[in-house]
Amino acid sequence: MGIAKRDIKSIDAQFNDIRMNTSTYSGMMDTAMSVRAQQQMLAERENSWQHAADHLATLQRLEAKPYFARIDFQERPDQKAETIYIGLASFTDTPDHFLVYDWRAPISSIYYEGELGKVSYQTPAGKQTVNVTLKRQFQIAEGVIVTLYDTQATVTDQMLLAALSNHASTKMKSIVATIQKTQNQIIRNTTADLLFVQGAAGSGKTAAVLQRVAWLLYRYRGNLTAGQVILFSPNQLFNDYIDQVLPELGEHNMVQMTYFQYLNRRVPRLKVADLRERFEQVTDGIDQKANRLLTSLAFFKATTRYAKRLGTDGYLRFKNLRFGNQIFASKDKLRSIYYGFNATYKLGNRLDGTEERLRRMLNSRLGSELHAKWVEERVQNLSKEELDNLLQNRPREFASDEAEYKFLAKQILIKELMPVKRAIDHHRWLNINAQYLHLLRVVPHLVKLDQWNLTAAEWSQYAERQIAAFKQRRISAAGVSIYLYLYDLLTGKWGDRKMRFVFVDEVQDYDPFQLAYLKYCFPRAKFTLLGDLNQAIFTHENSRSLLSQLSTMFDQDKTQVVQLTKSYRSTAPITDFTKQILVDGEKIEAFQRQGPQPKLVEVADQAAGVKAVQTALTAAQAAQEKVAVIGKSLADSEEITRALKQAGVQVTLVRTENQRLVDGVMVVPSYLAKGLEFDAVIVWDANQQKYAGDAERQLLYTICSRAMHTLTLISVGQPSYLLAKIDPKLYEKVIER
Ligand SMILES: Nc1ncnc2c1ncn2[C@@H]1O[C@H](COP(=O)(O)OP(=O)(O)OP(=O)(O)O)[C@@H](O)[C@H]1O
Repeated sequence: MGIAKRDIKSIDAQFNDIRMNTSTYSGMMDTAMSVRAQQQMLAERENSWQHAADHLATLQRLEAKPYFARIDFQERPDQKAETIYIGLASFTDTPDHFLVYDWRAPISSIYYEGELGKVSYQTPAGKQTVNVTLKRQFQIAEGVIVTLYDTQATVTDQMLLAALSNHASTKMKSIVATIQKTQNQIIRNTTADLLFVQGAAGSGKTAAVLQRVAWLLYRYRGNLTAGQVILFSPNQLFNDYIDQVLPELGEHNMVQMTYFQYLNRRVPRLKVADLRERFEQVTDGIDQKANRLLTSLAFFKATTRYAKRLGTDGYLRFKNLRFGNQIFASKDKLRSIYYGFNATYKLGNRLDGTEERLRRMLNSRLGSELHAKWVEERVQNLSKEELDNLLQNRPREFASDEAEYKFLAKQILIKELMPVKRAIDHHRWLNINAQYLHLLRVVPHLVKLDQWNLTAAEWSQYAERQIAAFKQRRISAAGVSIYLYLYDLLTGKWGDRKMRFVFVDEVQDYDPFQLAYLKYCFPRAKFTLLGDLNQAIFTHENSRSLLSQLSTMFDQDKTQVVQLTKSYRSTAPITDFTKQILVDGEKIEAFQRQGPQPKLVEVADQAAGVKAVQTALTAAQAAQEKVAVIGKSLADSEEITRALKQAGVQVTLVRTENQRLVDGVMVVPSYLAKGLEFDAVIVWDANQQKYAGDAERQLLYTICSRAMHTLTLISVGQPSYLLAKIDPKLYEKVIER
């Protein structure tokens, strides 16, 4: 590393010594060549320095914790048992002599795949079966073995128990030493184009998928970079929570953003409904029905058909292409060019053909304007500085005055016409805004409204409202996906072909249109979708049909569904309690880790409620637990924050997803708590008014399932009826009246 660093310094120094010779063409050429050579050398050295730095960091990690498992196994009964050690990365003393195997190496799979006895694993050469005679787990800290466990089939995984008993932190950790068998199947899957992981809250979906990214980067090293993997997460807060896992595993982070960040950056001039608006929006019956239509796969297909037909039906909307104050090509002119091509032309050909024509028009304009009066005036009035600028490093001798004039006039015109060229290149002559509004208006001709329980009058009422909002630059969450899909279809954007793996966490909060659009945006990628249909907090009833709709988008043979039913996050008493909030939560299995029963505190009024929160907070803090008070809406969260602050309790309200997770007590609205976990959760407040109906069931489940060790629900007045059905033996009820 030292050498690489020294090299970089000396190249930098040489760089400063390069003499700039720009007085002649050949001098310029030489200078450019030597700059280029130095740049290349520098890039190479930086690369090798980066490589060495990564390697050193890995070795330092290995020094503190060289391995976490030992496996003894026989390949054949008559053979002596072999011993291997497994760690975060491989370590060899001589080439091919492995003292420690990387956890991602094929052989390491036997550690995750089974107990003692016959275990099979995949190698590049096919399936291999071995007889495992010893499986030993180690906890090592700073190079010293703290504990070790030998696995016996009937005993619970002690190391997992130890890992899960730890306190929560503001950053998620890797689970490399304790990956479970079904999680391992997700991590090492190479065959599915669509891998759908349906898992209970806390079953390790996120944990497994981050390990999967690290595994893929290892498996396809040399061919896959972290920039070719993208993870869509539920909110920005969650991004912050998981951003240490891959670096801890010695890998660079993948591209990470929320679906709406991905869209928003493409429509900077529109205001898209944000997370809170989407969560708290009160919608009437028409809105709900229209939304169901607009977010469906059927509507995705209808949009595709609509765009396709625009190639011939004459309904494409254009914008005048301007050159300063004048019109360079009018809407009518554009229309006649676009629709002037042969009827067999597809959208893409029309687009290319039109652009080609516009570029030719631009070139002839360049010629025809050469002697325009305004150009002549500009040339005559050029200041010395402007002249230098235009001539740059060009030799100043011209064959004639006319040649000099032509050169200067052309330079001026190229500069002036640049905005027109850019407008052509960026398809600004297409009026996508008007087209989107047109699409909304013609929906009754595209789909059968009665199948969506809508009348023509209802639709037009809905569409007019959306159009009015759009004119004030506001667009709904459903609208922005449609808008961008339409944009892509019309401008011939075919998605990002470099992206190889797409991960979508909390997929139950996506609608079929969004997923179909993602698939369109990443046409070559393999998809891993993770979700819990029981935690659908945005899409509610739609989420149930998501899986069946998804299956139509991908090749059946290349679709795999993996179920994770065991919940690791919470203690057994908490999991047993929370799963009864659900209608069909029986399938969820608790991991046998003990802890106190959840507590439901019913109080008479607000003041008593705040006191009850304080009591729960004091208990949690005494146990040094990381605690969060979770409110249903932002207003609820603000209310309890204010009350606690007045009572002298220090708390941080997490108001938007752009904040950071902090130490100390946090108050979090439910929709921002997605995917996160805390030692102790206090639910504020779980009364009947706030969680009144079945629509809130999944939300209440999501909130309660954030708790790892203790869960307290405070109810001001009558508790939610969603809690009434829960077996009273599973929790402690306190009534303070
Ligand atoms: N194999 C494992 N070893 C150690 N810890 C694990 C394992 N699997 C899961 N966990 C822990 O369980 C907790 C929950 O995991 P994770 O957040 O990945 O679950 P999830 O399925 O994404 O949950 P949710 O859907 O509720 O957000 C985390 O603290 C994670 O570290």
